[in-house]
Amino acid sequence: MKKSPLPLQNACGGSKNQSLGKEALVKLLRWHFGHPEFRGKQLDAIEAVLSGRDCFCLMPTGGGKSMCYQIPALAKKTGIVLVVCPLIALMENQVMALKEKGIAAEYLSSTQATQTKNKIHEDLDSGKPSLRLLYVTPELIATPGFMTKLRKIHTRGLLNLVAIDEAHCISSWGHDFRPSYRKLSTLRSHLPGVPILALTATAVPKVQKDVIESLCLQHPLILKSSFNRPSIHYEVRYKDLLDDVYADLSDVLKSSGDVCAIVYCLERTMCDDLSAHLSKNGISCAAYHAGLNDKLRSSVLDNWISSKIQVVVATVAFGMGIDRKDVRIVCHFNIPKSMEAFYQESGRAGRDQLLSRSLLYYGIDDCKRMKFILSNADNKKSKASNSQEELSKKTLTDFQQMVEYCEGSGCRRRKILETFGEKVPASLCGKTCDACKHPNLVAKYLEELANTCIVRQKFGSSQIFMSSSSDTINEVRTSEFWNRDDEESCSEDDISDSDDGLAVKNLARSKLPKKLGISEKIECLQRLEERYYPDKSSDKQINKPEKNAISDTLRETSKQRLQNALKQAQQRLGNLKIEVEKSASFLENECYNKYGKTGKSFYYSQVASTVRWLSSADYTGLTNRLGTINSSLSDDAPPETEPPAARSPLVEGPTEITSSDFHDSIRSETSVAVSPTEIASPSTRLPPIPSFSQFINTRKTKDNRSSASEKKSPNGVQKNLEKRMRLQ
Ligand SMILES: Nc1ncnc2c1ncn2[C@@H]1O[C@H](COP(=O)(O)OP(=O)(O)OP(=O)(O)O)[C@@H](O)[C@H]1O
Ligand SMILES: [Mg+2]
Repeated sequence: MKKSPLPLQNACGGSKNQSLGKEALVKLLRWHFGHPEFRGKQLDAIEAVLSGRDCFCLMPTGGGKSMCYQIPALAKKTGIVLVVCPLIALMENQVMALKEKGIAAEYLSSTQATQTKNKIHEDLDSGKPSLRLLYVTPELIATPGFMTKLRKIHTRGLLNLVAIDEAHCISSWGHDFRPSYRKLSTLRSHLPGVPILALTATAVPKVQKDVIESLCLQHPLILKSSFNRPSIHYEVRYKDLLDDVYADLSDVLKSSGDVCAIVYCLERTMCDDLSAHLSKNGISCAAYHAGLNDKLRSSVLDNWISSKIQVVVATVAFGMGIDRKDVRIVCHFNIPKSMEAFYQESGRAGRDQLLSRSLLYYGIDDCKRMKFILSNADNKKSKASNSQEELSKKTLTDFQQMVEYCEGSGCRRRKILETFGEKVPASLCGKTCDACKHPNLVAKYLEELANTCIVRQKFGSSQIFMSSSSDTINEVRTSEFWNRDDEESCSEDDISDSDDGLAVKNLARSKLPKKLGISEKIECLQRLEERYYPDKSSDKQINKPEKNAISDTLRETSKQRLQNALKQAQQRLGNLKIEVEKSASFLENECYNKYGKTGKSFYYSQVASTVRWLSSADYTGLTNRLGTINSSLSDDAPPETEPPAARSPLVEGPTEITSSDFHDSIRSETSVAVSPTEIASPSTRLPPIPSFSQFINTRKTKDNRSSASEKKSPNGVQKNLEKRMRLQ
């Protein structure tokens, strides 16, 4: 261990129980960690536990909670601090960082070599351990063998403190509930007199109460820092009012300079799709999600941490333990499941306390989808003491708060803080959220959004969440997107794998869990859909087409959009000779024939991707696609030098639907100028919208057909089709 600046024995006054004074503690902080002063409530927490008092410490993400147990470990002359941590990778990271500073720290987990573990145990059994901090999983604590060892250490007076990091995991009301944390409730009775420090960034009052009660904290000092993150500016943009959300995000990232950013998406396919789009726009980025292999994930993470890439487009797999301080933008491309999740994720911005930005893209369809997912999320939480019904209600109430954050016109910062029970004056924000900075504009957007919703409700394609709160909650809840493995099936000193842990697992190069294959996921979704519409009858299905009619007017509007995009493409490519009207009709017809039959959402999506494709397609791409209907075009040779914009073509034309098209079905196109009356009088008879199962089965058939024809196709076009059709 690095030699302490303090003659510890003297500083402690030779007595084990006497605590260091403030000055001595600051010295330790400066010497070991190089920080000039304690932050916020750190010193209070440290002093409390050093005096033997229990402490509940609530500090925001990046607030510096670790210091609250690391300094006490250094302040005592002998003995250890036991730190309970939910993820092996988190322990590995902290231990690595402490060792680099010359501090004697170790962790015990199933991933370590037996030799290493034996050495640690020998040290613990020695009666005078050299270790200062020992990190363990909650599962290990629960094993009788390890508890016996802890009791022995305690009897010898060598257990100075038990710190429970991420203590909210103990509560089934928290967003990261882990059944194994419940087992920590025995600590108090097994280790009487040892102070317990519970640390969390989750400020929900119910969680606080649960943590304090479950850990049997006795008259704990409760320290709560404000959850306000003044350096983060908050903003919501409305997908349904934007022409092209991808382009909008591209612009945001480009105009911010080469800054470090995280873009959160709900699904893996969306990450891939968006990342590819941003890359094509010259943004240094990569996708990160549990569907990628270990090696790829590790390299994405390494590249991002070392600033080789600036933007990570990720699912929530990119979470707990990510400690890059200079993240300037955290964007939620889809609405998160709760304010808690939003706060944690957006809180990854500005850990260096410098100005940063939280941008959320809110879309009505995203909202519907999330609600569906949450209503069907898994029922593991029912294993806890709270009833399933109560939890289900809570899940939807939590989501409702998130919707209100987006759909409300009041100060966003205030809304976040109020969610966590903080009452703050209106002036606190100081125009650091869009609602305070541009109240009229936000009000206008919300009005437009409401109008769009009315139109779409008439359409039958959408429904704003707030107006549909009476929906029933299904009995079985399963989520595809942040499923957690059953911890109770874990080996005793192992931890469960979770998406949240993936990123840090990669940091530490740990083994990753095996996730469900796509086919299992599809089956699962199909089953869920059946549960979601338990009373669906064929009659109901027959009624659907009317609602989803694609009128001539709508088709005309789409043609117009395509014409405009074609004209722009023409200009971009140096007056390319195409018959704009004819080409637009051709493209629109393609969209209609392929997807019109499956409903408006797919049709919208298809038109949208065609417009996107046109905005970056190159000469060859356009020729291939439109050559047959533009004889002048196919006869022409491509211009000798293409303008720069055409040099990075989209490889694939929007010939087939991708899963992201399916999921993110209505992007910018929902705001097309179609009046409700026009929509209500469809002139085209349409077949029913397929259920998810039908859609998947259709896709499977198409997939088969496509791969069969690919074998015959020498030009590779089918390969692209197949690629775009993949669901994962
Ligand atoms: N007193 C301090 N002065 C300056 N920097 C500090 C201080 N205390 C901690 N830090 C730094 O703040 C960063 C965040 O600390 P830490 O990881 O402990 O936060 P946390 O509250 O545990 O966050 P999370 O909720 O994400 O786990 C670290 O880089 C740490 O070095
Ligand atoms: Mg922490």
